[in-house]
Amino acid sequence: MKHKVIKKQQNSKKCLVCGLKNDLGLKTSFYELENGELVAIFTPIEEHQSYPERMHGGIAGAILDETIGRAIMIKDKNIWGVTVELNVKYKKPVPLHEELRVVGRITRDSSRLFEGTGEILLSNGEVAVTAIGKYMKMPIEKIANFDEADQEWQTVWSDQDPSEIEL
Ligand SMILES: CCCCCCCCCCCCCCCC(=O)SCCNC(=O)CCNC(=O)[C@H](O)C(C)(C)COP(=O)(O)OP(=O)(O)OC[C@H]1O[C@@H](n2cnc3c(N)ncnc32)[C@H](O)[C@@H]1OP(=O)(O)O
Repeated sequence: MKHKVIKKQQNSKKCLVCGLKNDLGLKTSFYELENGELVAIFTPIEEHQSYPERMHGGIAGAILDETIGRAIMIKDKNIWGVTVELNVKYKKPVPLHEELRVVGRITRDSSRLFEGTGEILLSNGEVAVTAIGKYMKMPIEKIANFDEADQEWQTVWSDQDPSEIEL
């Protein structure tokens, strides 16, 4: 089923997952959908491998962590979370050099914590990796010295941005 993209989220400079100036990073794009889910799109490269041609499980954890952690921003772009728990299940190997979709959503939201689930989808739609994450809400100034301009926290548009995403 196709879902309309309603917003593209910001990228940063050096984050492993979303930093556009991290040469070894995933350079992921994040899209908010009209159904309330968040989709991450990225293509793993050789530097992300574990066994040859297979993406490292830690990278799978990292992309799922950030996709679920960012899904809360659909509701309020000013809610920042730090991960306190992440449970990852590896069901199928994830190949390198193929564009992947990762879906995340919030399943529980309280004043101090939020929880969510997510999946890495293969290009044929099969679910390769799933995760459940729990995050503590914190003011951004308690997490890091955060200067939006210095960290290049901004929406970066591209010709490749989809208007709809098939899930
Ligand atoms: C420009 C730059 C941008 C870049 C980037 C992109 C950003 C956009 C991405 C956003 C999405 C994020 C995606 C990745 C996010 C990370 O990767 S964050 C990095 C990994 N995580 C961390 O570093 C967290 C490390 N842990 C900590 O800092 C501390 O443990 C915490 C979370 C601050 C808690 O510290 P604390 O308050 O001293 O802990 P504590 O007193 O033990 O617990 C406080 C309360 O929380 C409860 N609690 C603690 N842990 C738990 C738990 N696991 N379950 C339930 N309750 C718990 C306790 O029970 C306690 O409750 P009360 O007893 O007060 O009722």
